[in-house]
Amino acid sequence: MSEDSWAVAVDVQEATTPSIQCGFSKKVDRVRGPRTLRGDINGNILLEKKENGGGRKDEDKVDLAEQSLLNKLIRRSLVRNRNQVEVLQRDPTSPLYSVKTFEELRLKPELLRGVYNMGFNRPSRIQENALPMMLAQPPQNLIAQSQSGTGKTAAFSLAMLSHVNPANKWTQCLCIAPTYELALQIGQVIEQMGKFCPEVKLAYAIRGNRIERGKKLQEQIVIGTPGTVLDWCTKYKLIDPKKITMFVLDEADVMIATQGHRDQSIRIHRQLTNDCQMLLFSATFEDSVWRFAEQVVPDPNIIRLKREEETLDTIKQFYVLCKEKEDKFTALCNLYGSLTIAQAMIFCHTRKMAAWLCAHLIKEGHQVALLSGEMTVEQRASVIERFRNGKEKVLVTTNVCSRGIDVEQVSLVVNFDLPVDMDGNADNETYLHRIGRTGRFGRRGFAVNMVDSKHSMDIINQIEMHFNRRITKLDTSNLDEMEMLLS
Ligand SMILES: Nc1ncnc2c1ncn2[C@@H]1O[C@H](COP(=O)(O)OP(=O)(O)OP(=O)(O)O)[C@@H](O)[C@H]1O
Repeated sequence: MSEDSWAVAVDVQEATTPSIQCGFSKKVDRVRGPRTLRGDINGNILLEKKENGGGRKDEDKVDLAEQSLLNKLIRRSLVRNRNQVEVLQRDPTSPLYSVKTFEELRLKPELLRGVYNMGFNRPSRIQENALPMMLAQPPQNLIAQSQSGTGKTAAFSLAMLSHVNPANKWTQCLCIAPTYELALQIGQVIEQMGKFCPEVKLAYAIRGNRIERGKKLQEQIVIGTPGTVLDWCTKYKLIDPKKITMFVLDEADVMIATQGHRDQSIRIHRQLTNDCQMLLFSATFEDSVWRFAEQVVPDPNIIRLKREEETLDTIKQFYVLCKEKEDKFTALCNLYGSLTIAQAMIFCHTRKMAAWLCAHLIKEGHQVALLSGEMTVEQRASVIERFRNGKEKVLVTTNVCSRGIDVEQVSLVVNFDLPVDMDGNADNETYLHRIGRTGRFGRRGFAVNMVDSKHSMDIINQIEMHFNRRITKLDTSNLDEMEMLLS
């Protein structure tokens, strides 16, 4: 990309971002950030998810940054993962340290207090290896990949807080995140963890936070979005990049999916000295992320934690033959009436269908929650929270809205519309993702697929073959058979 084109990209992005006033170290709403913001304000390029027929008007789109924010808002604790961490050391002959307790890290007592105060008893799986590496002397560069919710943010927040010298009143740690809201989320972790380190200050380099040109920041940690951070380093000279000794790039996969951010990140990186410690985090690691990571992090140690495989082993799968949507609706009601279901999730292909179904279920007297793409991230988080707390027993959703949601008590998943890719073939990955929500942690679950055409029957056959698991026909008008099959 030429110099001009990235600048244009930044202008476009910033133009779509509303201006927010945010002072230094200003306390923002810890849970949700500013409430008035709409979900699409990040200026991100919306990535279209593969959907049937491609790009129908009321289909939802996946925005990676929104998704990531939603995951953060609804997460209550660490994501379980029993996989082994893979560590690739830059120097394979040097000893590999891992810690089982936070004490072993020899943190400043006030920082250790902050960690315990957050309710962390011991390092998470990725933290066991990442923390000693990030805190090692001489400093080491690190690329770390693990799925969302495994403790990356907490790890680098701790590293930054431990790294700074509070007596030095200039910026020493710089952290960039893909969007304003994600930057605030990280800032909140740092503020909470650094609660007992009052002399360590944090500033947000986000749009709308206007500082006098040429004034040097005294905050030791700056966290922000690439465009504003770049401006603060180069145009306004609020930060001396030569004095930055730790650079953190979070959510690299989301970053490179956002127009302009990749180039801005590289430009920030170029301003830093060779001695600056570089840390890069990502939830996924496709080739493009890897190429980017290599550009930003020279001579890295690499830590990877594979995602725990989803399985269909504990899930009984069925299909129901129907004619049209009214017929599917009747089948659904019969099914629901004859099962003792803790909670159910129902997937529709379009927003319109989800809204239709939701309205009909409510008419039938069901307590239903609807998750749909036109909602703000905050609204979605609150719907999921209510569902989790059992306020509604049924959640109707389009596929993209529900990625990453874990509700342990879901025992029934219904594909009101089957998952298909752009060519109209079975989308096996999405199927697994949807169905994998039930039958978790050894519990039993049911998945029911509505089949309303020869084409959807073909899809069921494709799914059966792909996973090599039987999908049994279910007659929802035959209560005895249903009871037997579903027992
Ligand atoms: N060692 C720990 N012990 C207990 N809880 C932890 C620990 N580390 C992090 N957590 C909590 O686990 C959740 C996920 O952590 P964190 O946000 O750091 O993960 P992440 O990998 O950065 O995910 P994301 O990128 O989606 O934020 C948070 O609620 C956090 O407070």
